[in-house]
Amino acid sequence: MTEPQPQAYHSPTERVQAWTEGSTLHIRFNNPAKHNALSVDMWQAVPPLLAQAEKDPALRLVVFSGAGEKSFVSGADISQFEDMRAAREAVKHYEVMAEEALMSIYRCAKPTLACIRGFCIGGGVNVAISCDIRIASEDAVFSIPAARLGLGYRLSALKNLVNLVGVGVAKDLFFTARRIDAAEAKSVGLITRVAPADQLPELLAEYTSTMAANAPLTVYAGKKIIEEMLKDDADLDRDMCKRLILDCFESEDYAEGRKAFMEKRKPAFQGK
Ligand SMILES: C/C=C/C(=O)SCCNC(=O)CCNC(=O)[C@H](O)C(C)(C)COP(=O)(O)OP(=O)(O)OC[C@H]1O[C@@H](n2cnc3c(N)ncnc32)[C@H](O)[C@@H]1OP(=O)(O)O
Repeated sequence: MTEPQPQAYHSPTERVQAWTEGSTLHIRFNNPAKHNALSVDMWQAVPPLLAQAEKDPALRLVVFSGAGEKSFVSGADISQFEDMRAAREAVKHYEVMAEEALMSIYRCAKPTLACIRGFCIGGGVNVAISCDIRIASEDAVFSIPAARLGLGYRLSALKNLVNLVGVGVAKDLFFTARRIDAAEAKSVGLITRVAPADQLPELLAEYTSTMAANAPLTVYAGKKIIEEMLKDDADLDRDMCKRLILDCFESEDYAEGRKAFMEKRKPAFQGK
C-alpha cells in the first residue's frame, strides 16, 4: 500500500506553514530569523487553519512546531508593540486577536500537541499551554518574561498555567521570569515527555500514530468534559483582570522594558 503524500493546507501567511501528513495537520511557525516570534499575521493565521481542520473528518491530531532548531516560539513579536502604549484601542485589538488565536487552539475540536525545540518563551508558552499535550527536546528552554518586560499576562493563560503546574510553581515561574530547562519543565508538569533532540521526531511519530489509531469521539468527549470541568467561577471579575492587563500595557515600566529589550540592556523599573 502506498503512504499518503503530504498535502498543503491553505495558510494566509508564509510565516505559518500548514500541511497534512496522514491524519495529522502540522502547523509550523516560520520566522526563524526572529526565533519564530509571533507577528500579527501569524496570530491571525491560526483560527482559520483550525476552522479548516475541524471540518476535516480524516484529521486526528494537530501538531504545532517552530521552524528551525533554535526555537519553538520566542513570544509575541515585541517590535510590533511599539505604538501600543499610547493607543488603548490598539492594545485591546491586539489582546482580542491573540486571545482568539489561543482560544481557537484551546477549544479546537481536534486534539492539539505542541512539539517544542529550543526556546519557548512568553507567547510561545501561551501557545504550548493552550494545546492539549506538550512534548519537547532535551535542549528546550521555557520562560515567561512578562515581569521582565513590564507586560500583563492574560487571565486565560495564567489559568492554563495554574491548571498544569499548580499555583506555587506558576507564581515562581511568573514572578521570577526565570528560565527552566526541559527536565524541570517535565518535573513540574509543564510538559509530559522529553527526548534527545535527534529523537524528537520519533517521539512525535508515537503520538501521531497513536492518535490515528485511538477513538476520535472518545478523545473528543474527554477533551470537552475536561474543558467543562475547568470553566470559570461565575463570580470572577473579568473586567478587573482586563483592566489590569491594559494598565500594564500603558505603564512607564512596560515602555522601559520594551526599550531595554530593543537596546539590549537591563531595564530599570519604577513600579509606575
Ligand atoms: C502576550 C505575549 C507577550 C510576549 O510574548 S512578549 C515577548 C516575550 N519574549 C521575550 O521576551 C523573548 C525575546 N527574545 C529573547 O530573549 C532572545 O531573542 C532569545 C532568548 C529567544 C534568543 O536569543 P539569541 O539566540 O541571543 O538571539 P537574538 O539575537 O536575541 O535574536 C535574534 C533576533 O530575533 C529577535 N527576536 C527574538 N525574539 C523576539 C521577539 N519576541 N520579538 C521581536 N524580536 C525578537 C531579536 O531581537 C534578534 O533581532 P536582531 O537580529 O535584529 O537583533
